[in-house]
Amino acid sequence: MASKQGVKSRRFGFNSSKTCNSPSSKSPSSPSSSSKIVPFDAQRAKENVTVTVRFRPLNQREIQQGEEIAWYADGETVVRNENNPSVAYAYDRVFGPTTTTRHVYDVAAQHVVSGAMEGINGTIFAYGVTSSGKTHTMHGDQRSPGIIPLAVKDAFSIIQETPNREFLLRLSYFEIYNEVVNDLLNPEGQNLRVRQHTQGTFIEGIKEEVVLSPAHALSLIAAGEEHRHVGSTNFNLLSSRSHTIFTLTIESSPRGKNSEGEAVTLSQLNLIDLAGSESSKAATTGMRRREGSYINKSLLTLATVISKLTEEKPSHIPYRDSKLTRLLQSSLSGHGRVSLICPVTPSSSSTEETHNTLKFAHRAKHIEIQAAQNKIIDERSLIKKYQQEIQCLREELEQLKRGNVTVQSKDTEEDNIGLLKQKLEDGQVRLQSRLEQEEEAKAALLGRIQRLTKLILISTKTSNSTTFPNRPSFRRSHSFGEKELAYLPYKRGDFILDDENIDLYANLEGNYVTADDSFKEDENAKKYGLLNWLKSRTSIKSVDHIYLLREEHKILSGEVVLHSSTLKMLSEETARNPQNDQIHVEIKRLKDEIKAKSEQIGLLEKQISRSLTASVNMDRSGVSQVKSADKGIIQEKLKQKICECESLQETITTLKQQLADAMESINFSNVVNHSQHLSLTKDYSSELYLDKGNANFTNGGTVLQAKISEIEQLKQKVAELTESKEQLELRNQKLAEENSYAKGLASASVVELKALSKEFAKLIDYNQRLAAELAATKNLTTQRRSSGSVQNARRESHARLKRNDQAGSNSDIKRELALSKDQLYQKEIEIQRKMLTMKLKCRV
Ligand SMILES: Nc1ncnc2c1ncn2[C@@H]1O[C@H](COP(=O)(O)OP(=O)(O)OP(=O)(O)O)[C@@H](O)[C@H]1O
Repeated sequence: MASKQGVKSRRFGFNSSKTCNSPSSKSPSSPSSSSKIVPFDAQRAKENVTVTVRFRPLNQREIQQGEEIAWYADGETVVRNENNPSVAYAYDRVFGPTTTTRHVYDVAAQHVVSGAMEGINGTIFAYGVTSSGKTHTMHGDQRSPGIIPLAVKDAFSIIQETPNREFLLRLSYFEIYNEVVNDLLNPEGQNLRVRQHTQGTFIEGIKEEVVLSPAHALSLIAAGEEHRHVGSTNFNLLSSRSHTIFTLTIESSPRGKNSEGEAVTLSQLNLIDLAGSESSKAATTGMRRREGSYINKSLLTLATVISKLTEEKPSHIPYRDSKLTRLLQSSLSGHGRVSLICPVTPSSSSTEETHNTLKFAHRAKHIEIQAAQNKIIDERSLIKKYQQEIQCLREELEQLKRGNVTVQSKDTEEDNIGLLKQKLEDGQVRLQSRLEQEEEAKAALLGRIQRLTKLILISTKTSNSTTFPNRPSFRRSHSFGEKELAYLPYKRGDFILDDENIDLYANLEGNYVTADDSFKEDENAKKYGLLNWLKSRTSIKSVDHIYLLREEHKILSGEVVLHSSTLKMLSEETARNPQNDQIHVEIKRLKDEIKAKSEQIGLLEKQISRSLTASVNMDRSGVSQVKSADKGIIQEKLKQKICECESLQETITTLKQQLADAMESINFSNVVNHSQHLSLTKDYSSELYLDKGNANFTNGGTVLQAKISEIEQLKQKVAELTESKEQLELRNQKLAEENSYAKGLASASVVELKALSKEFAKLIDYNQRLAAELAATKNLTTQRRSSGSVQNARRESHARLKRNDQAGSNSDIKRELALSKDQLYQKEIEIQRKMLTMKLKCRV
């Protein structure tokens, strides 16, 4: 495979000696070379897609499964196979597992971003298998912000460093999920159509937001991420199931009075986080498999498009085979800078997948691009539109200012002194009120100018230079830290925004304007959790909305006031000059405008009241939710405390009881000790008595002695009683045992009795049958004797034999009968005996 790549490289005129600075790298043209590194031309690299490979460290799963390193970074530009060192590929740069995303940005993305700020389209995309680290590289996390936040930060930093130009930034963010385009900034923008325009492909109805600061842009992305399709797979807990494209549209124009008519540069910076290709090992089912097949299909189309683009005379390039390639057509076909970052895993379990990524990356390296600045002077330029509107408003304001003077001088010219005096007297109050109205209108116009100006971003620095500053390719010092660029809290971890220092931008007058304070509120809110942050975000949003509506209302009211005052002027003029048709036409136009604007004002008032109600409801519901949640928690805590109190009280009672017992026993033992002591010292006491005559002490000892003997007696009694109680209990137990034994015996006897009765009945029956048989035999003998004596000798002898048999049988029967009777008798005796025993036992 490597040799095949080597052939291709030669066709593109690559020179290995220039690029492969790794000591082990050799020219692929050398047939004897054991190491075939597929190189590229460093000179041409400037015109080619920048291709970098980023290794991630082995993850926990791979370590646990004992995976080994299959691919590794050999120096700064070569990726080599561990098992087959002859397989190696060279790229613009290869980053090892410890490289930071900031470094990746500086090498692989910064030039694309600065190009986009100068009007050259730029595309940066991450391509790789699932779980290789694409999202980690493009989005990152709090500790390590990805390419997207770093690019956004850099864009604003460039604005700050370019005081001679004005910028307008817009962003859109969408995903391609199962070949369906969904707007991530607008949940209602689902299944949007991709349309072709003479100037390129675009998405119909996609929402674009003008962004004012990095935090503003990042909060929009974070909000968009909420809607992105993410799911867990065998390989990645948070696997991207869609390709996402973040587009920053940059317009810029020279700043200053002489800039009129100068072209505006318009460019797009696309930052793409592709979904990862999935191997058959993924073993997915259902929805995941469906997603996987869409992902693989679109990535295959991307690979085919790239492969075709590297052909010398490419035939049909299948851009239209997938939405992804359709949307990337303009970038891939060489109209801007492209940077391809390929995150890979070194793990041996993904050797083949990583190899495919490396081959894809190597092919992409051969795409040639001709990056050029886009200059436009047409309606697409929003910055021009805003600038023109600002200009018109400024002129209107100027006219308004001049109008006062003109009216006054005209009046003085036309009226004679008498009339002028009269008019001055009559109209003094009127003029005063008109001046006030005009002041209001001016304020409204100024407000609008300021709002529009806010959208156009300019540096706070002053400079006479008219070109873009030369930006060093190495890392610049930024005016704001990494922390604030991390994303807002979302599925991928807790992120924090810190907007300090970042949101300084200036209005046209050159005064610094601090960014929306709401972002600072955000930070405070975020410190207290996501819920609070979201609440504050929502309320800030609604407050902003109401503010804007009110502003709009003010502007319209100002305009109505202005029109009304002009109308008055014209009406006066008509009175003086009724023939002037032009004035009539103007009056009509003004009336229509006033009517239309009044209607708009009416609508705005309704909107404001609706928004106010909604915001109040939202606050209330938020507060009530929080209150009910708090109440629940408090009640829970209260219950816990009550339980704790109860158990403590129980413990106290037990302890009190124990204390009382202990005190009692202490008293008792004291008494015993004391008495023992006394008894021991009795003789000595007697001696004392004798010696000292201490009668009281002796008496006390005697009383105690009596008490002790009483206690002893009681103790003995208690012991006796306990003993007899124990004996009684033992007896009781024995009796209970005997009782249960007797009961068991009785029930057994009943059963036995039943069996015996049955047997007895059987024997009686048998006996009766035997008796009947005996009687029948006797009868037969008698009958034969009486039936005649004339029998022949043979028959007689035969009959004799038979009789003998019968006699034998009769005697057998008799014997059996006697035996049976005997058995019966025995059984009867046994039954009677058993019954007697049973009765006796039952009685016991
Ligand atoms: N360079 C790296 N350093 C440390 N951890 C990394 C690195 N790259 C990726 N990871 C970690 O690996 C895991 C997978 O990474 P990530 O989600 O970025 O993969 P992916 O390629 O976007 O996957 P998918 O295509 O499934 O969305 C994450 O937990 C991520 O934090």
